[in-house]
Amino acid sequence: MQLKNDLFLRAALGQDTARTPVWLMRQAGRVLPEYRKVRASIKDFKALVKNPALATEVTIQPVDILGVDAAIIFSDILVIPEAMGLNYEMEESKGPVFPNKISGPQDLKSIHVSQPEELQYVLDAIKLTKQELNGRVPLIGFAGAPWTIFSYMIEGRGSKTFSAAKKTLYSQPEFAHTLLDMITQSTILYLKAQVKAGADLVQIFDSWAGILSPDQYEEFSLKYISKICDAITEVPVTVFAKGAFFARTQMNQLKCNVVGLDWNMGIEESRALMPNKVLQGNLDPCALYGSLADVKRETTKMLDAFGPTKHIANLGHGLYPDTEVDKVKCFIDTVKAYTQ
Ligand SMILES: Cc1c2[nH]c(c1CCC(=O)O)Cc1[nH]c(c(CCC(=O)O)c1C)Cc1[nH]c(c(CCC(=O)O)c1C)Cc1[nH]c(c(C)c1CCC(=O)O)C2
Repeated sequence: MQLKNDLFLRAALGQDTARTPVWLMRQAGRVLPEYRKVRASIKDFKALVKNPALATEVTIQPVDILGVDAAIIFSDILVIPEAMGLNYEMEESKGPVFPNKISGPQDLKSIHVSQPEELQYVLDAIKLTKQELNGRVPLIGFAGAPWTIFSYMIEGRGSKTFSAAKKTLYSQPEFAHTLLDMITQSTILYLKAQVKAGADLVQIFDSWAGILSPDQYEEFSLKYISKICDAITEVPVTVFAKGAFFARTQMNQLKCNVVGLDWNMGIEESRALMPNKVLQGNLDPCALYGSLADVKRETTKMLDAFGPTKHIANLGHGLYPDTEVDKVKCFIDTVKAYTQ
């Protein structure tokens, strides 16, 4: 299928584009009233994720309503632990909760390296979305980085410090590596299946990168991200490691095309540290709480700093749920209207 708008893919490959492409992390399902309507029509978040027709509908909403240059498949990073045998529930105001968690080697017998068929519903949603998009924009597949998934499996829920996950790295490093390796194998199979189903690029989210020391990050996270990047040779790969400013030199060596920046990472400094990479980001999502004039000014400042090539405009982390839709549109329209 020939893409009608290939700006995002061309930019990811480092090719020149008529303008900078734009999409937003967490664009599907956070701010649109149209999403809430679909969400209210079904039992809960997981039922929506597991319903390919509805997942397709909410994946395409931001393309129709916001005019972004890429779609990201509606799912969650936590489908991997679930497929491995560790069920989660999405609690209405608390976020994800795992009724059972993993604490040590004795718990490994209750989980397994997951096979892509265990996530058939995601693959079906990707296939259907590709059909419905009909080449309008590329589709992004995704997975969590092994370290971030490990953190949820050990903690059993979100945490401010993830100290139980970090404790495991100090107290049971061998067990940590065994679990990280199982997650990595599951993730490689899963991402390869997403590509086969139609994903045009895959992004790895390391949301909890920033809580590790540089040495630990290298040993317990980057090593596994690197294995994933080496394995995915079919499509471009984006690595977004929130808070990993200290690892930018090493990230320049990964076999990925794009590195996502958060808003703490200076743009000029990141260019100098990662000359091999296309950069994605990095407006502070809170900038969208300003006035329309503020959003326009901050977005323009960001575009000036990145320059016209090797950049995919995005936020520095996911869109916050209470952001006003017209501010989101203003961000997107400012990128589209921009000329250097
Ligand atoms: C850490 C993480 C999770 N999930 C994800 C991450 C990594 C990105 C990041 O750091 O923000 C990734 C994710 N989650 C979701 C997507 C869909 C695609 C997109 O729009 O980007 C993506 C890419 C849907 C979702 N995932 C979730 C929702 C909200 C659930 C609802 O509609 O009730 C959506 C639309 C729930 C979720 N899922 C997770 C949490 C902590 C929560 C609860 C709080 C929250 O909303 O973020 C785990």
